Amino acid sequence: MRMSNTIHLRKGSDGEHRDLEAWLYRPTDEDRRLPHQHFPNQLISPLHLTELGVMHWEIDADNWQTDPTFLRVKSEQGYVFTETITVAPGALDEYEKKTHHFFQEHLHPYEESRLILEGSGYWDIRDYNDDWIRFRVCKGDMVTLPPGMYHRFTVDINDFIKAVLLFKETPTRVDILRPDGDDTQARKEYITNVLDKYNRRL
Ligand SMILES: CSCCC(=O)/C(O)=C/O
Ligand SMILES: [Fe+2]
Repeated sequence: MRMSNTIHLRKGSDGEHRDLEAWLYRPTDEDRRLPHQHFPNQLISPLHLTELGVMHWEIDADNWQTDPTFLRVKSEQGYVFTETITVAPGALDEYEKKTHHFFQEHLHPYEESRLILEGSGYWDIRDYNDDWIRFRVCKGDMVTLPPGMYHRFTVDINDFIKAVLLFKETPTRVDILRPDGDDTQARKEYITNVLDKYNRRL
C-alpha cells in the first residue's frame, strides 16, 4: 500500500499518536545511515507494516518501567528478560564489526522486540515483493518484528541509539543470515501465518 508523500498522524486512545514513518528504500551504494528515500519519497502506510507483521507502540521512554502501555505489552507478549544496548562508537565493543553485522540481512527464530530509550535509527524489512521498506525509530518507539521476517538495522547519521531488548525466553541472540534462514521453521511459519494470510507471495 504505497502512499502519497505526506506524513500521517492519527489519534490513539491516549491522545496524539505518531505512526512509524516508513518508505520504500532506494538501493544505492551511499552511506547506509542516510535515509535512502526515492524522490519523490514513496511512503508506506502503517497498515502495510501491520500486514507484514510489524507492531508499534509509543512508550514514555523516561519512565518506561512503569509506563502502562509498556507493562500491558510486556504482559500480553510474555516478555521476561530485558537487556539494554547502546549502539554508538565508544559505547559498544567492536562497534564497526557489530554495526556491520546488524546491517546484514537476517532473521531470528523469535520476535525482535525493542524499545528505543534515546537516539534514533532505521530498520529495513522485506516487502512482499522483496523490496526493502525502511522505517525510522526514535525515543519512545517500541517495535516488534515477527519471528522469521528478514530485516536489518542501522543507526542514522547521528551514530547513536540506546534501546531495551525484550525477550520471551533466553536473552541469547540467534541471528540467521539469508539464505540460511529460508529453511528455518520460523521462516516457514512467517510465510504461512503472515504473508499467506493476505494472499501475498514473496
Ligand atoms: C537497536 S537494537 C540492535 C540491533 C539488533 O539487535 C538487531 O537484531 C537488528 O536487527
Ligand atoms: Fe535483528
